[in-house]
Amino acid sequence: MSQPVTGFSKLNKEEKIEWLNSHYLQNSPDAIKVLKQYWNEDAKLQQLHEEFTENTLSNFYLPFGVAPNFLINGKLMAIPMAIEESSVIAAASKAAKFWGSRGGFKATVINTKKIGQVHFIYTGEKEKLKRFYDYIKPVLLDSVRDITQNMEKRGGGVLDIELRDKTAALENYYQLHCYFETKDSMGANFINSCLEKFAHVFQAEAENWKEFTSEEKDIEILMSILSNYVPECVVRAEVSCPVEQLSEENGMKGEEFAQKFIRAVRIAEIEKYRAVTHNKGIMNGIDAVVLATGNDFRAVEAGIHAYASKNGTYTSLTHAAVEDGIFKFWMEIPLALGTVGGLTSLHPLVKLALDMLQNPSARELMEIVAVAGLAQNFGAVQSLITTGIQQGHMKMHLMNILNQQQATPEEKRIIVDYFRKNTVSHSSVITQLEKLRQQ
Ligand SMILES: CC(C)(COP(=O)([O-])OP(=O)([O-])OC[C@H]1O[C@@H](n2cnc3c(N)ncnc32)[C@H](O)[C@@H]1OP(=O)([O-])[O-])[C@@H](O)C(=O)NCCC(=O)NCCSC(=O)C[C@@](C)(O)CC(=O)[O-]
Ligand SMILES: NC(=O)C1=CN([C@@H]2O[C@H](COP(=O)(O)OP(=O)(O)OC[C@H]3O[C@@H](n4cnc5c(N)ncnc54)[C@H](O)[C@@H]3O)[C@@H](O)[C@H]2O)C=CC1
Repeated sequence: MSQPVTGFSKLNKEEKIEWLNSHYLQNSPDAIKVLKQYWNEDAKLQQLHEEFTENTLSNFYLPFGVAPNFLINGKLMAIPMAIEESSVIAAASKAAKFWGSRGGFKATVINTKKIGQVHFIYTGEKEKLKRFYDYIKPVLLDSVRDITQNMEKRGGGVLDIELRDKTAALENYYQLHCYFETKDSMGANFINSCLEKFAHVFQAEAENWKEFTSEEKDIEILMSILSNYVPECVVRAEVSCPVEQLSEENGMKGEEFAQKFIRAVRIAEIEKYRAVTHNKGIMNGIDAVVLATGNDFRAVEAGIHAYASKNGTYTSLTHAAVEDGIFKFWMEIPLALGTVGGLTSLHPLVKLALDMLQNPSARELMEIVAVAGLAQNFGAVQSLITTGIQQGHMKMHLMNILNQQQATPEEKRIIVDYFRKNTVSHSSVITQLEKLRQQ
């Protein structure tokens, strides 16, 4: 490929595939076959998926699974999970079962405030800007009435606007730091529309503000955008039980298990290398539910990891303690989720996932997602401090190895049976398969 391509976006799907194949895939008939074999037979459904994004060539499958037996705030739920990694759904299901017989999970939404900012440059006297802001704030709130009226009927809207002086960090830099309540939507489009209107009105009114010099009137709007850092849109998930109830299924006395578990969490609290992996385990659960329910996992990931370092050092999102003989395990995380808007009513599997969850509000979905994260972390840490992670993970990964080796259904049956009593490793599976094939 020696030249960049122009007008690629204007080609139709077949032409795009042809171009790609001739320039990057050595005109391979197999490549075309692979791409086309993932097209849906239902042309309307195929078109729907193609139009979710741009330059679509095919569909990319992820397994859509379910973790049953989640008792959350007294309600028994089956949680949909879209994830490619083996053992995640098994671990969530196992943790759900474990806590289901110990009172279940409790989850509470603490707050649902979202944030957006207009970033601007003002060169001039701070006091004058402050006086202008006092005048403009009600004008700004009034200027978005046409955008906010329906959200206000739902109990949401713009909550507040603050003028923030950031000049200590960057010369002449200020913000309109705005708070929103977006009810059952994630709110990105609602927030961004309000912010862009604020920016426009702010700039236009500054030009007419008599106190300003001509330089002060010339406010430069840099950008208007929601923040994916939502430390005031937070949910708490927790489990607890008497310490002695931890002994069952763990092959350890409850006291010993609790102590090891709390230490493992403590290490994630104080040690960054461990914290990142610990939190990755939490995100196994969170991302899978966020994806299955059509939410924006990039936004969720970015916000949660920022929250994990809110005190200046990256640390564990979960915490554990024993108080008066009661083992407690909990987590507070920020989550900006929607059960309306985005893909939620468009993607048939997303609709089904939300139906499975009995069509939750965004607040209820926050609780479910947080519980999935907490359960996942419990499952991973429980494995780490008892059998080690590889035993369970490799047990679940066995099928991937067999598929890589193109094992037949009969070979799979025999090998799976063999590894019920033997430890799975990549090489041991290959050896067993070779032995079988030589027989
Ligand atoms: C894998 C298990 C669950 C096996 O655990 P086990 O005790 O061998 O499972 P079991 O066969 O005795 O079954 C017990 C229950 O587990 C579930 N379960 C068991 N097998 C299945 C299956 N095939 N499909 C669906 N569910 C399954 C299911 O709920 C089942 O109950 P049942 O349905 O029979 O009434 C356990 O070893 C475990 O929880 N391991 C942790 C796995 C894990 O965390 N994986 C994530 C990937 S590793 C990673 O990315 C993160 C990490 C670990 O690095 C994070 C960190 O370091 O903190
Ligand atoms: N930085 C980021 O995270 C950005 C994300 N996005 C994308 O924006 C999308 C989410 O934006 P949204 O504004 O949530 O989606 P949206 O604009 O599709 O739908 C939300 C709208 O649904 C309506 N609505 C109906 N019933 C409602 C109810 N009960 N509660 C609240 N609203 C209700 C409201 O008009 C609301 O504005 C996602 O696809 C995300 O990926 C877009 C820009 C930036």
